[in-house]
Amino acid sequence: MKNSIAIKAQNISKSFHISQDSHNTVKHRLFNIFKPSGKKIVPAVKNMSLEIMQGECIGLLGRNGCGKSTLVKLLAGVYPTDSGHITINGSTMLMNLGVGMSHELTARENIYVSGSVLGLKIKEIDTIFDQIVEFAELEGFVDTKIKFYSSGMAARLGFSIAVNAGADIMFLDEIFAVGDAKFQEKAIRVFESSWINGKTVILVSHSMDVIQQYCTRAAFLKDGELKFFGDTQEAINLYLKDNEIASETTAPALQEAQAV
Ligand SMILES: Nc1ncnc2c1ncn2[C@@H]1O[C@H](COP(=O)(O)OP(=O)(O)OP(=O)(O)O)[C@@H](O)[C@H]1O
Repeated sequence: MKNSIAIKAQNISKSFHISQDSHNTVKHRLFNIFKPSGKKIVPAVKNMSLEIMQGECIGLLGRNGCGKSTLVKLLAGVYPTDSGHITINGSTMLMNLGVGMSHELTARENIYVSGSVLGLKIKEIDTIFDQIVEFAELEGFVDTKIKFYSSGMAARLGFSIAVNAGADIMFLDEIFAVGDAKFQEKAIRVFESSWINGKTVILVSHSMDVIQQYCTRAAFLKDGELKFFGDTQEAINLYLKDNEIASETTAPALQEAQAV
């Protein structure tokens, strides 16, 4: 099991086609009725290749909009790729806001659906059901639809299902940013427990402390490209440098705006 490949992505790409509606007044719309609104193509992930071994904890770093969440969704099978190929060895679970759970279902129903997707039998889900609810601290909301949960509550439920139902490969997209302080502590304790041993984790986080502490390797993304994949500290340095460059270029504009 050790040292075998958990995820292999070969030359994967993903673009989004978004319409740009510049006709935002009634008058403008009327005068441009036969002129279609423009289309824009956003290349979110450009020709990326990477290999992740079983048992690794991989950090994904990069500024807002660089393609981290899109990459995670491609690897987790939420989005199809436009081109390239992905091989996954093991059950997967993506935990972020809004994905992985149906908002029209209750927590109880979601636990059974997610457990079944992860390959558990109903009896096996029965035995971990209370554990999931207790870990997520959602005892009073078991039969409430997820759409009535706060984002933090939904994140807690997703993380608890992932932890207790035990997917082999877990994609954790900004989980430390959504829960409250108590839940974040709990999530950190999971990372420090033996539970994590043998699991493959792909962690998206803007917290360099978390990445530094728990990731065996890290990837640095910029403008949809995988710029670096390897030593965690090296990836952090590249990310911090990229942020510095960005603030240097925005600082004069800010000063100008403040002066007005
Ligand atoms: N569903 C979508 N439809 C259209 N464009 C999208 C969609 N999802 C992402 N994008 C675009 O793709 C690019 C990459 O977005 P993505 O969410 O992957 O970035 P990110 O690195 O995760 O950002 P953040 O750190 O803000 O979460 C952005 O330009 C974004 O606007």
